[in-house]
Amino acid sequence: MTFIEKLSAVWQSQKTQLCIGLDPDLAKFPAHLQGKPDAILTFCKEIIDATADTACAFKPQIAYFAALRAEDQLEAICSYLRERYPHIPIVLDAKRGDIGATAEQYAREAFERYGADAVTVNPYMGFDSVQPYLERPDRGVIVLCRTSNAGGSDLQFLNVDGKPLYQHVAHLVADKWNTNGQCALVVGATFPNELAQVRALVGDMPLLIPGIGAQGGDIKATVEAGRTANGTGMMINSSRAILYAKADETFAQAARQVALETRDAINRYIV
Ligand SMILES: O=C(O)c1cc(=O)[nH]c(=O)n1[C@@H]1O[C@H](COP(=O)(O)O)[C@@H](O)[C@H]1O
Repeated sequence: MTFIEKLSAVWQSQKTQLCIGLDPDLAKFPAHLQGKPDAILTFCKEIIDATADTACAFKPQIAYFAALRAEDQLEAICSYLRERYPHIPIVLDAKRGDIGATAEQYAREAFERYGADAVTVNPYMGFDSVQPYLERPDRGVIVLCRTSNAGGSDLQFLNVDGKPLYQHVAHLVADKWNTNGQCALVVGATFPNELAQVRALVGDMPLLIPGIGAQGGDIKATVEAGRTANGTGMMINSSRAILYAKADETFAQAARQVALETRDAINRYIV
């Protein structure tokens, strides 16, 4: 099954377009996990088990693991997801971008070492920097388009030939890079107007939409702008608001509660 097939299947079977971000921050862990050698693995497994039926994807952010020399725990988490929840795609959030030869190594890291179904990539270096990921047609390539942060406007809003740069990225990916039908775009929930513009430009292409929860994006505005005609097309990501809903032994149940509420809030605006 390709990434896109897997995503479409889980949208239908679980009736959810919530993507749960795995951004493990030891400083926010409950006291009983502090100082434990495999704290990140234990924390993420409990979150996954508590929320899997609410998620259309899990998105581990690689920096949170690499900064703590915890790549082995990220590998174990990806293996756990593949074994226990093979119907839920793993999106490795790495935002890679480099010359082709180096990108090939990053592609191997994402798809072979971690076994991710999809990876986030930066389009700034152009086609040959993304080609190694595109050469695996069963895997998803999720390209940054209009990011959720304020500083994204510095470049993404630049007017180029009469339209903002992020719209050129949307066109480029939809019309040129997506020959295998494996691409998706990142558009922040914090920019619903731009989200609607991108949706209008790319048809039914899936969109990874971070920025609800801790970054304050509005769920109603996000869903109304981001959904496709058949009411799907979105992986709406929340990380911190779910992971750190509570910092005691009940953290996983608290995460489940927020995940359920977020999934239901998204579904409320799907028509
Ligand atoms: O590619 C991403 O996932 C991403 C793109 C973007 O424009 N903004 C953004 O916040 N992200 C990621 O989405 C997650 C958002 O986390 P929360 O703000 O805690 O929900 C983080 O892992 C970010 O690295």
